[in-house]
Amino acid sequence: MVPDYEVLFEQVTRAVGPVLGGGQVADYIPALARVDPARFGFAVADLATCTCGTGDWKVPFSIQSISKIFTLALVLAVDGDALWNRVGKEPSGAPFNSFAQLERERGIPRNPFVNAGALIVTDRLLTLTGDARTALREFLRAESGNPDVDFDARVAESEQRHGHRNSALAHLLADLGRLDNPVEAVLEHYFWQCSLTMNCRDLARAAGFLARHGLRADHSRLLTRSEAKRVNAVMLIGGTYDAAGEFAHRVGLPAKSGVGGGIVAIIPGRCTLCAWGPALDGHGNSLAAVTALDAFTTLTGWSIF
Ligand SMILES: NC(=O)CC[C@H](N)C(=O)O
Repeated sequence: MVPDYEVLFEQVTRAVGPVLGGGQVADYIPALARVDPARFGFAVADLATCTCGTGDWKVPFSIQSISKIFTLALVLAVDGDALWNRVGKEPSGAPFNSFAQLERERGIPRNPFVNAGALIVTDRLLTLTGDARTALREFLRAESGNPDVDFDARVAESEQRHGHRNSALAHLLADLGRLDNPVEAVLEHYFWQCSLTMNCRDLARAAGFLARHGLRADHSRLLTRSEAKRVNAVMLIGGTYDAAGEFAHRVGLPAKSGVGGGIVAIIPGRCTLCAWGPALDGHGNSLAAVTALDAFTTLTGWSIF
């Protein structure tokens, strides 16, 4: 049964009220620190990309790590299971930009959503396409139906200037022989992919292939059913980093967060959701977006469990 979205959105927005203004906007990328922390948007896209939403759902924001589900899908579509030799599929239990684990485990990152894992995926996409960031942008334009999806040069350059930790991770990966392309090229494509700017509506639509078991917006096949299942499974165990257990407990959906404050969540066979609120909790997940998704699945009963 299709719920009354107007009523549902009102209830979700009410649930978010008490946490708006709490948390902290990411400031380790200076260009992100300027975003108004009280913003809130929420969108739902059904399998035919028919979308509705509430609040700031058409206000663009920096997608940051949400980009990692799309680069992963583009690489899996070509490499299939071979990718899993280079990157794991286990929860990290550590912050997204952690070092110690990567060194201990000889450069095989726990999963493709911690930064080291995402750098390996971007390295591979760069090899496959010659231009990872443009391949990603074109894919997102096609899937969202919005030809204006683009990079934010200010955010990319800001992260490039302050990205010492990511540079160090990339150098460690290179030292361990895990990258095929020069460190500088991998980092550049990674920073630009994170700087892509989209709104809740675009993101909910763009992730639709994961709810359609691998079928793109035009119904051509990107991933096999099994591959789509695998991306969703890895989102469940690692999409919200070291809070993935807490997130599964509260929301019960595969999801991917970004430090821009967005979270995309998948309800396989039914729809995709995107919630956005720029202020983050201590794990780097948006307080408002987690609260909104928690309210949504509680009110509808639409979790995967
Ligand atoms: N969790 C995130 O969104 C992190 C992405 C950010 N660009 C970084 O690499 O630090």
